[in-house]
Parts: sequence; structure tokens; C-alpha cells
Amino acid sequence: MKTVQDIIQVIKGVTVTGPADVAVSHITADSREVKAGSLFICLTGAHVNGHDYIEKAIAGGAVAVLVSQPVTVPAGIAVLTVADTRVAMQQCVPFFYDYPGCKMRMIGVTGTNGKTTTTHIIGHILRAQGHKVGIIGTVHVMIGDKTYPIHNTTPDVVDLQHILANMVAEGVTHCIMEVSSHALALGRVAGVEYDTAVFTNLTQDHLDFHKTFENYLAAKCKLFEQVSAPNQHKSNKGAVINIDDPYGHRVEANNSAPLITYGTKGVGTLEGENLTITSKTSAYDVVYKGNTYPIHMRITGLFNVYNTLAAIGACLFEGVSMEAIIKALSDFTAVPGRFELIEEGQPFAVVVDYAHTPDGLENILETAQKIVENKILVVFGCGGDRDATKRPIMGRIAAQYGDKIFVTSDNPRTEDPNQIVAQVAEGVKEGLRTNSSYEVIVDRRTAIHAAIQQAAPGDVVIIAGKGHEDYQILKDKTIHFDDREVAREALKER
Ligand SMILES: CC(=O)N[C@H]1[C@@H](OP(=O)(O)OP(=O)(O)OC[C@H]2O[C@@H](n3ccc(=O)[nH]c3=O)[C@H](O)[C@@H]2O)O[C@H](CO)[C@@H](O)[C@@H]1O[C@H](C)C(=O)N[C@@H](C)C(=O)N[C@H](CCC(=O)O)C(=O)O
Ligand SMILES: Nc1ncnc2c1ncn2[C@@H]1O[C@H](COP(=O)(O)OP(=O)(O)OP(=O)(O)O)[C@@H](O)[C@H]1O
Ligand SMILES: N[C@H](CCC[C@H](N)C(=O)O)C(=O)O
Ligand SMILES: [Mg+2]
Repeated sequence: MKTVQDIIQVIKGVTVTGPADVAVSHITADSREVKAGSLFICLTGAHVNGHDYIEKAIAGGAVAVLVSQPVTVPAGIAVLTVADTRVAMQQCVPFFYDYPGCKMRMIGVTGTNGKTTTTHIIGHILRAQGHKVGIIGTVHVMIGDKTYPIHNTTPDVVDLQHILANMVAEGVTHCIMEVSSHALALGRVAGVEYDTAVFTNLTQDHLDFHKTFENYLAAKCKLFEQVSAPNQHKSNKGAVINIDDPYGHRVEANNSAPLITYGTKGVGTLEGENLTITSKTSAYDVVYKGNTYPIHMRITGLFNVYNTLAAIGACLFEGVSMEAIIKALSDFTAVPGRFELIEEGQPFAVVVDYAHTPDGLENILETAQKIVENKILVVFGCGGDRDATKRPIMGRIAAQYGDKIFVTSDNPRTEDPNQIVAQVAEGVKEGLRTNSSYEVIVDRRTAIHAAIQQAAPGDVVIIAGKGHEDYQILKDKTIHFDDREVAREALKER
């Protein structure tokens, strides 16, 4: 077991008071998770200051604290003082867990949309090759066949290193993880050495956090700087970049690892051609090194052609043959909450989808347009405490494609839901076409019921924004809420 003395070897500029020979059995930055033998890391957060929880942490069994502010502790507690606890955490936590992110093949997927889907497709292909796979992302953590809940798309250093260590202990050889822009900007993936970096696309989101689009792009590029950096542990690096994306070349400029580009416009290393999209399937030809391979998928949507091309690129870097990749792709089924069809024998389609960005919403509605026989009904809203500038844009997009729009709540969080829907509705009004209409129904259950009641044969009802989520975050509480359950309930009531 490591001691404080061991741990301080990797923390730059640290000073220590108290016993350095004390053994540390656990690390956490959350006083509620402290155990006997913990090192408690005090982080200054967006809401509270971790230094205020030292007393609680020590009462819970912490033997050492990592701080950046003067603190008073009982005798016998080691105090590690640094200028910035977040930086120190990035140095010492991967060391504490013996750098698990250097012991597996690590595939990192970044981009505004398609990360979850792409990681799951890659996981499916690698599993079919007999590899033990781990996945980290929005929906859950997967270690082999087991799934575990997760709070962030990319967890912070302490949780991430703990998850990676569990994966190594379970014999995982390939870890595929979503790397969010927040994670790259905040250093959550410190100590992880990526073998392959994948860029899906870049469109508007998270401007509340990054402030400018350039900052958002710069965060995404960090993954490619990281995969290109010379290091002692790994070789066989690779980068997979969507070259049809307007920012593909900017990302490429930050990469010096071997590169596979992909797209459908004739310029990628991997090219999708002759696309056929139906309501439940998609088929296309992939052209690679002068050969053409037909692909048949049990998922739909042009965006999923892109997601599969990204996954193919990543798996080629893992040495999987194109033949084996195509075979595995033929039985891949949708990720929960991504174009999930809800079927209760009704004569129209009901789709629950996680589209929560302007581009995601536009993509899903374009796909709906391709498969619809009659009208498109859209139920959606925008999350509170998130990029507010996307609200009217998403409203406009919904109105451009939808015949009947139901503006409703997503996760209002600390904001007033009435204000959020009003901002979305502003965009809807601007985009509305002749013969299309909209309603504002703040309560999401009522909105879903209304759309399903009004749907006619041949229609497509798109319920967007919450996908796999089984909760709704309100100002004072989080309640159980699952679009799929509510849609089924409404269909049965018809
Ligand atoms: C803005 C942001 O990223 N916030 C993250 C941050 O929370 P915070 O700064 O609010 O933390 P805080 O509540 O002020 O607490 C500060 C410190 O005190 C500690 N504390 C707090 C209370 C207590 O009783 N005891 C205690 O020790 C906390 O553990 C923490 O160390 O640290 C938390 C723990 O790591 C994160 O879960 C939390 O993510 C929140 C939930 C979040 O919503 N983040 C979003 C914006 C996010 O990161 N999204 C990205 C991208 C999504 C995507 O596009 O896919 C993601 O990767 O998920
Ligand atoms: N390649 C893509 N391009 C554009 N839109 C996409 C793409 N893939 C999926 N989408 C749309 O975005 C939604 C979210 O997809 P997915 O969960 O795979 O993205 P993500 O990047 O993981 O999102 P998050 O930022 O929440 O983690 C889907 O439900 C779909 O509507
Ligand atoms: N990972 C995204 C998810 C948004 C999902 C949507 N339902 C919302 O709550 O805004 C975010 O944290 O911005
Ligand atoms: Mg995701």
C-alpha cells in the first residue's frame, strides 16, 4: 500500500506537515465518500469549497488531506499543501492507481455528437473479436457484460482512475471512452495515454462553459495533441477524423499520429457511398484502399453512417480486418435512447432520441423526413443551466422540419422552466412554415401524451433531448422520468 511519502514524490511543489509514513488506502474528493484511510482532496467547485468539508472527512476516517488553503486539523493528520489541488490531483491519482490508463488499449472519442454511439459500435466490433472491452460514457460504465451507473460523460480524475483500475483488475484489454470537452478543458483525463483518438464532429454546444467556439475547438484538439505526444509507454498510435466536418482539418493540424480520415464526400481514407436509409436499417458501401465493401446495419440515420465510419477507422487501428468489422456491424443494434423506436402496434412511428444540440436535432429530423409518409410531430425542450444560446436555434430547426411542434421541458435544473420554453418558442415562431403549428406544454408527460394523441397513420413522432435518461432534474428534486415509458403509457391510452 502507498504512503503519503510515496504520493508526495509525484506532486510538484508540495509541502507536508504531519506524519508522512501514514498509509493511504483510498483517495476521494468527496467527503461523502471518505473511508478509513482516505486521502481527501479539497477542490474548489462551482457550488461549494471542498476545504469546508475537511472536518467531516476526518470524522469519516480521512488520514491525509490535500489542500491549497490554510487549514486546521487534529494532530496525526497529514496535510499536503499545494498551489492548485486540481493539478496535484492530476499528478497523484493516476500514480496511486498505478497508471491503469497506460495498461489497456485506450480509445478516446471526442466531438459534439455521436460519441456515445461511436464508442458502443467500437465496443461491439472489438467484443466480436473476443476482446474484453470496457466502455465509459454518458449512458453507463461497462466492464465486460456488467454495467455501472455514471454521473458525468467523462468522470473527473478520481472516479475515472478508479474505474480504469477496476477495468485492469477485471482483465479488460480495450477501453473505449467518450472524452468530453469539459474533461479535456478541466484535465479530467490526466494520466491516460490514448492509443487512438477519434473526432466525430464539432457544432454548437456548451458555450456556457467554453465561452467561445474557438475555446471549444481547442479543448477537442487537446485529445489529438495528447495522442501525438511522444511518451514512453505506448506505440501504435492512431487518429480518426471526420474530414467532412468543417473543423476536421483544424483538428488534423493538431495531430501527428498515423491518420485515417472518413466521410461521404469523396476525400476521406474511408468513404461511405451509395447510402440507403430506411426507418429501421441503413446500408452503404465503404471504400478503403481501392476496395469496396457493402455494409448492412440494423440502425438508421445518415449520422450513424458517420458513426460507423468512425468506428471502422478505430478498429482498423486495432488490427481488425475489414471483413471481420463488417460481419460484426451487421448485428449491431441501437444504443439505448438513440433513435429508439417505441412500438405498441400503432400505425405511426414513435422515436425517442437523445438529440440535445442544434446539429443533433437537425440530423434526427432530416432522418425523420426521409422515412415519414405523413406528418412530423416533434416534442422537445432544452436543459436548464446549459448553453442558453442554443434554445432559439433548436426551436427554429424544429419548426423548419416539424409539422407540429410541442415545446416542453427537458431538465430545467435551477432555471424557471417557463422561461426556457419561452426562449425555445421564440425560435419556433421564427421558423414556422405555412400549415405547421406549435404548442407550449411545459409538463413533459402532458406534451408527450398530446403528441401521441394527435398522431395520425404514417406520421413520425420524435421525442428528443432525453433519450436514455430515466430522470428529470427539477429545481428542488430529481424525479423518475423516462420518455420511453411515458410514450408507451400514452400509446396504450389511445
Ligand atoms: C461544471 C462541472 O463540470 N461540475 C462538476 C464539478 O462539480 P462542482 O464544481 O459543482 O463541484 P461542487 O459541488 O462545487 O463541489 C466541490 C468539491 O466539494 C466536494 N464536496 C461537495 C459536497 C460535500 O458534501 N462534500 C464534498 O466533499 C465535491 O466532491 C467537490 O470535490 O465536479 C463534480 C464532481 O467531479 C462533477 O460531477 C460536476 O459535473 C456536473 C454534475 C455537470 O453537470 N457537469 C457537466 C457540465 C459536464 O461535465 N458535462 C460534460 C459533458 C457532457 C457531454 O457533452 O457529453 C461531462 O463530461 O459530463
Ligand atoms: N455523428 C453524428 N452527427 C450528428 N448528430 C448525431 C451523430 N450521432 C448521433 N447524433 C445525434 O445526437 C444524439 C446524441 O448522440 P450520442 O449520444 O451518440 O452523442 P454524444 O456525443 O455522446 O452526446 P453527449 O454530448 O450527450 O455525450 C443522437 O441521439 C442523435 O440525435
Ligand atoms: N451531456 C449533455 C447532456 C444534455 C442532455 C439534456 N437532456 C440536458 O439535460 O440538457 C450535457 O450535460 O449538456
Ligand atoms: Mg455521450
